[in-house]
Amino acid sequence: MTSTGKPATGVTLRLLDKADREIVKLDRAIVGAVYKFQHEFRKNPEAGGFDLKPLKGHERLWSARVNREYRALLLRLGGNDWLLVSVKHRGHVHRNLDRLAYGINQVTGAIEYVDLQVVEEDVLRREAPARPSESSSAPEPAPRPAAVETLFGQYSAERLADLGVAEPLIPIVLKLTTDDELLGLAEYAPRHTGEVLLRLRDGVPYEQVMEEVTEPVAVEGAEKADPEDWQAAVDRSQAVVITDDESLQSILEEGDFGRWKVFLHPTQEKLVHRSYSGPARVGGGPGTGKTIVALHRVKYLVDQLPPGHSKPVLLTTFNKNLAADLRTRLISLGGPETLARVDIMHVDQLATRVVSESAPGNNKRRIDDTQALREWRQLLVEAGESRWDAEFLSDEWNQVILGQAVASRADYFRVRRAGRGRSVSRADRAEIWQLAERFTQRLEVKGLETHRQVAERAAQLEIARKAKIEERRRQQEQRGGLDNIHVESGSGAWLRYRYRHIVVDEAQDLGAAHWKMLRAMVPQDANDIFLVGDTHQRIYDNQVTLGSLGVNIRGRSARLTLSYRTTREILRAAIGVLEGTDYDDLDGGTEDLAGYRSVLHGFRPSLRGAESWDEELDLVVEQVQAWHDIPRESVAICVPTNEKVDDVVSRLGRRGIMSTKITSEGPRRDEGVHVGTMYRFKGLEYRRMIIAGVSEGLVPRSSVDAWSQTDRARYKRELQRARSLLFVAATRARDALTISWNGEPSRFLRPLGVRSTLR
Ligand SMILES: Nc1ncnc2c1ncn2[C@@H]1O[C@H](COP(=O)(O)OP(=O)(O)OP(=O)(O)O)[C@@H](O)[C@H]1O
Repeated sequence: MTSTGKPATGVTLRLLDKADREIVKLDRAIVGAVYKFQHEFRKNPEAGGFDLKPLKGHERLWSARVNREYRALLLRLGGNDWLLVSVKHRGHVHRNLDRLAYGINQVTGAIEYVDLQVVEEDVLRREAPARPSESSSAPEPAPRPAAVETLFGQYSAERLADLGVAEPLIPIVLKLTTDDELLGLAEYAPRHTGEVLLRLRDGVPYEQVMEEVTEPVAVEGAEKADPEDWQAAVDRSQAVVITDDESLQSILEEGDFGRWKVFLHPTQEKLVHRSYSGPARVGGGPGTGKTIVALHRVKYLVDQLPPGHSKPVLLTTFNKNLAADLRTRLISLGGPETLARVDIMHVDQLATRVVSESAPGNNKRRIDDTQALREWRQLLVEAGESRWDAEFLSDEWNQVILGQAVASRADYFRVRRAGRGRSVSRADRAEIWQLAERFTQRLEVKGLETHRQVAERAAQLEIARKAKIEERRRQQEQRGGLDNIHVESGSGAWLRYRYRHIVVDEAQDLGAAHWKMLRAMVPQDANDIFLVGDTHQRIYDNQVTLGSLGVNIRGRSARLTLSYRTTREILRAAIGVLEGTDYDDLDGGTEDLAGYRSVLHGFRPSLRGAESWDEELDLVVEQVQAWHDIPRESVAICVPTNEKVDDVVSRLGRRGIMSTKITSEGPRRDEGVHVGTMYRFKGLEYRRMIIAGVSEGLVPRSSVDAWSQTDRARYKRELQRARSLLFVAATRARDALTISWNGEPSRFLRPLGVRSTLR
């Protein structure tokens, strides 16, 4: 991420991606000296103490004194614009000057720096690993070529360079023979080189790597990057301007956890800073940084605003928990100045606010879909009604009656029920409508209201408000334009759009009413709505076609494909869970996870079956105990039901392991292993995860199969939702994943090689 803003001294000091990783490995005292160095250097690089001079044979690479022993290596981009690429012991700086390579990558146009000596010494001398054991938790054994065969021997240097592999590294790349060497190289190599090589090594064809990895970050147009234009190149590089004493410190001290704030991937960067002529959507698999992009987008939009005290930007998401997390991360990214211009609220909270504004004093209790279903069941029992089942009616009420704002019996006779699976006759409609009326009366009498009802009412209120604003605007235009100020007739209250920009996270789970409400809250204009989400992670029954709701994303849709969270091994298992199902793109089309990948490497997920739940609980405890090397809070256990959450908590307690339940408000306490049902894991991440209870009957729930007889469309949707739940859970893990079951394993585990216990 770059900025061209120059400080008062006219000196710009930037830090190149990966230099930070090298610096943090140094002794604490030296890191302290680097902090002092950057402070003084930004004031005056010419100060005598730095002994600033170009290195012999390099006109652009300079060395400056950090302390008696250490030297900073800096690329001079032009004038007083400096890029810190390395900090080295003085004894090593001059030893292999010809092995310090830097330049502008001809394909990506980004600045790259590599110390070939270090790479060669560290990478090519790595011992080949011992043959991995057969245990299921051993590192993934990649199919290995015969000992003397090189990994990339089939590609010419030129073909590798065309993919954007750093040219000075190509001779080393061509010598690699083991995966261990490759992983070592990826650690030192410029980011893009690592991505390309790992993808090729995955067996992905050359042309596909070109299309999925290189083309999205290649310099635009047919032109190659100008090898002498370093100022243009730094804007395409992963480099950050060190603005004050704290900025470098926070990058170094937060380590990997803070990198998202400073080093965006070029594909992420483009999406953040683009101007869109209307609503835009960013998709992509779990962990590809969609939330990160949404947060940077919010900051970018705020930075473009004229000064003021209002909050013209709305950042919204699906639930309270996630909204709280977005708030914390936005403060961390943009500080209080950014936060001051942004409303952060989850969609139901927003809807509630709209409805309460119009009817203050409404103190009905809000219930969710599960509680509403319970009310339906009771209604049917009390009415002695057996022709219709509660699930069907609840669905019909949510998706058709509320979803399409059907206001009268006559409307219900006319409404289209496309995609609803089971067809209903005119006589059926009459019966359903009558039951729906009884249901709404029941809620009314009990002082209850579903979130969906509130959302629908909020949508109608906002649509009416928008109509008024537009009407007023038309009147003013006819009168010759009155400064674009809108005054509500008679009241004197300002009437204007609530927001200028809306950014939505977890977009796949918002319902039609939410979208209608949001659409009416911003004027139709450039950069009005920016939404991020992944339909593979949809866990609520809210499939929408955005275009039909006035949110037209056609031509403004992009996808991220590189996972920053999960290892390649976990990712492969998680994708297996989704095998054979189709997913939509939120707009009536389809979407897949093509190109979804990771450069992180770790253990293969462990898959373990038990005879009984009791025995499985012992496996869970055993696994948690084995993970004693990391804080308990970095471990989470996910199970299919609330009863199982209680079982796990109590078993862990009996074995002296502290745990905490994840509620709808987030984890109850700070300490202990986090335990929750699958729904609670949306948007979260942990270093290690256990998913337990992945048995037939629970994943998917046995009730899902009942739909296969009565409503095929619903059956398909429910099955997909259950798969997505498991997919979401599996992709929360950063470096280790254990999946267990008892009795018959879930059918979703079959693509992972888990066999049925039934004959
Ligand atoms: N450019 C980046 N540099 C470093 N880390 C990153 C970057 N982008 C994302 N990450 C990290 O990757 C992880 C996943 O990011 P994020 O939560 O934004 O992904 P997501 O696509 O929203 O995931 P999900 O769909 O699973 O909710 C986070 O830990 C985040 O900090």
